[in-house]
Amino acid sequence: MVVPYQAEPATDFSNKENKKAFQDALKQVKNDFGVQRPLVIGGRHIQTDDKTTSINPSEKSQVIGHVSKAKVEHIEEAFSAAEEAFESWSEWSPEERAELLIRAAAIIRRRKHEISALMVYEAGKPWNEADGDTNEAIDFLEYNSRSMMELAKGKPTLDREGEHNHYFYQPMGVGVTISPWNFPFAIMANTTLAPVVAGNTVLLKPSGDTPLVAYKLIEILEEAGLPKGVVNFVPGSSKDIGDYMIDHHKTHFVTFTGSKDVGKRITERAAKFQEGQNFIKRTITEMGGKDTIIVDKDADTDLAAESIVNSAFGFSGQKCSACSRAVIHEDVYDEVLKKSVKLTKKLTVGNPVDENYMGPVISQSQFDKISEYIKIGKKEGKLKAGGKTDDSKGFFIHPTVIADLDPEAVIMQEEIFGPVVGFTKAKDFDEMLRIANNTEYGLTGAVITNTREHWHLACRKFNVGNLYLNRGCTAAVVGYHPFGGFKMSGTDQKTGSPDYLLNFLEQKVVSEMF
Ligand SMILES: NC(=O)c1ccc[n+]([C@@H]2O[C@H](COP(=O)([O-])OP(=O)(O)OC[C@H]3O[C@@H](n4cnc5c(N)ncnc54)[C@H](O)[C@@H]3O)[C@@H](O)[C@H]2O)c1
Ligand SMILES: N[C@@H](CCC=O)C(=O)O
Repeated sequence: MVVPYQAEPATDFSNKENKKAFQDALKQVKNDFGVQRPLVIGGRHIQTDDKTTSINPSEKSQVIGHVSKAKVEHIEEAFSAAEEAFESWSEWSPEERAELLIRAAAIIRRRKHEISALMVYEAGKPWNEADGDTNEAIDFLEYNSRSMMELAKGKPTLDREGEHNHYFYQPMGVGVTISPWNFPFAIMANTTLAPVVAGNTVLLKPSGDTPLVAYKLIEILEEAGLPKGVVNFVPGSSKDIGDYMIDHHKTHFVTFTGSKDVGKRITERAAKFQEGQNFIKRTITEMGGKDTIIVDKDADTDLAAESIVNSAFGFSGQKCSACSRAVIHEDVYDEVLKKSVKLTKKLTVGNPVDENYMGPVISQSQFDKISEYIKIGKKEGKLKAGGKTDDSKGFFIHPTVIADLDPEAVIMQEEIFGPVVGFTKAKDFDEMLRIANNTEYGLTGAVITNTREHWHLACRKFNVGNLYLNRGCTAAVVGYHPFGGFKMSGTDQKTGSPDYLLNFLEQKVVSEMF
């Protein structure tokens, strides 16, 4: 028996003891700077000459550590190790596998500040965002473990006179996990360990921007006693090993979270049959967003401004769920814009070690890309806040509000993945919904309204995977708000849902005649 699932509570940093514990962790983690992390294949730690150097995006001259890069021959070895490990791991009972994950969750809980502190340095996450990321990883492990225990019972089927039927689930084989840098611990851990608790084995290729945070999971799995070869850690250049991993005839499934372009490429490549492949690969692709908050004419305008600002600028807008479009009824447009700009101007930007609201963006390439979008935005609309960028020390971009945009403007259509939000005006609720739906994405959205009929209409017509009423459009909680999007936001497999593990299981029927 395990206790019922409950989401891990956020750390209260206004509590002096918690604050001191986190400051200590920030100091402690620094002692490891310069560390050299290996590949881990079949339990063997392998150092390669070619390494990724991971830097602090707040202080780009500061090296956090180096991580070995896998080449094709390592991937080949990892497939063999994973295939061999599958033989025994798939024979562990679902309960035994689930218990191991619950143990891993307990270790993460004990080492929580250490993991979050590393995220502050390697991903530029502010304290609360890093803490949320680590907590979400715990939630995924706890939730998926219970989900596996439930699925282990199979599902009922009908029996007939003289016939007894069973319907149950079994693992699929070896799969590939490719994860993003923006939730470097939670998404990476979930997309690696959900297949694993289901009895599969995995090759994990984490983002090259945050490989050290990903390595923490490997340490934890070793401490928890996960058998060798069940998770193989193979960071490396996507150019060198990306296609190879996807194309490989031993890859049964790919779980990818990242940009639309890479997700499309993976979907296309995985669909092509390879010699020696006698099954159809499954692809789970969770991709980008261009998420909208609609503000109705009778809305609470303070709530609207808070929801827009928090959803747009939390973790510098580097969330697939971030609000990058505010569509406001013309009667309250000026008021909501004014309040949003006022709140935006109060946000602090700087090194997240010093408890700023916003840290840097992740990399030089993201800094350059977002800066270009700000230039476009200034031409397409009116700059009302922010617009300032500075990459002299780290990759800092101030929270930016661009108003009076055409719904078809570039700023209103393309995923920016940075601290930029566009405002546009509409004359009624139908027009607001039309604008909200006029992007190629369909991930999250929110409606701020006091008109119940409008909420009902939005529930039917606002075409997103996660829709929220009278709150922001970020911060889904595992088990409470299963997460995933429509259209070009992905395959909508809903992480943190009772259905998620089915992506990594085959359904089998056994029918016995008496
Ligand atoms: N829908 C979701 O749940 C969700 C969650 C988080 C992030 N995202 C999206 O992720 C994106 C940001 O993350 P990113 O910048 O890391 O995305 P990205 O697509 O650049 O990279 C994602 C991962 O794919 C790898 N990769 C890149 N090219 C590859 C290739 N050809 N073959 C195999 N692997 C390859 C990268 O190394 C990384 O590990 C945004 O678009 C964001 O919206 C979506
Ligand atoms: N699940 C997160 C977003 C993950 C993508 O970046 C949220 O709901 O804000």
